[in-house]
Parts: sequence; structure tokens; C-alpha cells
Amino acid sequence: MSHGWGYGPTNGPDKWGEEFPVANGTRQSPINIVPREAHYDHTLKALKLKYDPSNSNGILNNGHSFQVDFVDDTDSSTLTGGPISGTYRLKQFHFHWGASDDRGSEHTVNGINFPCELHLVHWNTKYPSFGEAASQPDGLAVVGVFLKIGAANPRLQKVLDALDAIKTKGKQTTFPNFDPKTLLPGSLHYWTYDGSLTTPPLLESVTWIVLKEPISVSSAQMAKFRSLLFTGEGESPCCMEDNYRPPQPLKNRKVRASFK
Ligand SMILES: NCCOCCOCCNC(=O)c1ccc(S(N)(=O)=O)cc1
Ligand SMILES: [Zn+2]
Repeated sequence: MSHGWGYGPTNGPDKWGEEFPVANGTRQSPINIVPREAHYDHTLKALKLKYDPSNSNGILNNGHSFQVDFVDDTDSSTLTGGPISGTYRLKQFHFHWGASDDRGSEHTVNGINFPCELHLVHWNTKYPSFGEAASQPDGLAVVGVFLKIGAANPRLQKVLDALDAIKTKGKQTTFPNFDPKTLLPGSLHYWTYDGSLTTPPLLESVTWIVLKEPISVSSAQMAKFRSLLFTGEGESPCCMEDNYRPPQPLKNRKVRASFK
């Protein structure tokens, strides 16, 4: 692609394989999760998520989504347990969403789309940095949380209130003292499988951990996500929406469940 990757008709998911051939690899994400075909694995441990709000740093419009970045130079915000071994540090969280409430998630469940999906991105501290870990088969672990239309989510509102300050691509602002645990549902039951980044470079380095229980979001709050722009200041504006990759072939993979 002469122009960068995106989600439009000329640079979207169907075109990514031209520049990133791993797009047609053996462990691509997202996938459709079929609960009846997931294998309950009693050896799977409970997820242990330990987050220190003082690690939250800034919020950035990166032109594909927005992300809240965390200071990751110590083990104060980590993921342990679950399907992984060792310690993974929280690097950032971000979202994917649709132009309307009938779509927007990346993973689907029995073919059902949710309006939005949260990704909490962690990297394996056996490697020296996120960049190094991102190219290793056990380098990253992403916790996925579905958002379902319902009552307005007051925990989410703090994030949404910051979006006016980062409307256009490249804008960022400070975002201190945010606890991502407040965005998690009551149950940490999960499905897990070996996958990839869902955006270029689509590296096959992610242990996916998708929570079964969604959190709530109101339609009005979803409209706030869509007030962001893919485009930079001074460019003709293009609403940031439908920034999701559709499900990819499962190929030779099993999805395990941490619950019966
Ligand atoms: N710069 C050194 C190498 O960098 C490795 C690739 O990272 C480039 C930036 N992309 C990401 O960090 C990145 C992180 C998470 C997800 S997702 N949607 O799979 O959770 C997609 C992309
Ligand atoms: Zn993501």
C-alpha cells in the first residue's frame, strides 16, 4: 500500500496482506469464539491482574484507535496466572468499535458482534522490552473485554471525558491516576487461544485472554467514541469508527475455557 494501513476501502483489513503477508498466517486474530466448542481446561489458573493507578501516563489518538499508555519500567502493573507463565507488564489499553451499535468488536461469540471491545496489552518480562517481546511467540498477552449496550458505565466516562482533548491523529494529553481494574467485569472467567496482533504488523505473538462477561456501555457513550477522528488536524475529517478487524480462520487451533 502506498498509503498507510487503515480501515477504509483502499487500506483496510482485506488489503493488509499485501504489505504484511503474515495476515494469512496460522495464528491470526481475532476469531469467532464458539463456547460449545471450547474445551474446559481445569489446569488453567485464575487471572491475576495487579494494576497500580499511578502507572497510568497519557492518552493518545494514534490514528487507528486511542490508547491509554502506562509506565512499564517496573512490575507494579502486571498480569500473572491465567494461561501464561511468568510476569507480563501492562503497556497500554485501547478499544475497537463500530459506526453503529450492531458491530465493532473484533472477537465474536457464536457469530455475535458487540459494539465495542477493550484490549489490555501486556508484555512478557522475560524479554527486555515491549518491542522485543512483540516478535516472540510468547511475547504478549492481551485481555479482551466485550462492551454491551446497557446502562451508562460511569467507570468508562472518565476515559470518554478525555477524548475532546485528543480529537485528531497524533494528539495526546496527560491521563494520570487511572485504575484499569475499574473497567473489568465481576467475573474473570475467560477463553484463551494463541493469536496475533489484530492490526499491522499482525505479529503472531499474542496469548489472547477474552473475558466471558461483558461490561456495559450506553448508546450515548458509544457516540462519544465515534466523535474521534482518524485524520489529523487540518485534514478533511474522517470519523474514527469501524476500526475492527473481522474474525480470521481458526486453522489448527483450540480455544480453551477457564470455566465449565
Ligand atoms: N517498534 C518495535 C516493534 O513493535 C512491534 C509492533 O508493535 C507496533 C504497534 N502495535 C501494537 O503495539 C499493538 C498492540 C496491540 C494490538 S491488539 N489490537 O491486538 O491488542 C495491536 C497492535
Ligand atoms: Zn486491539
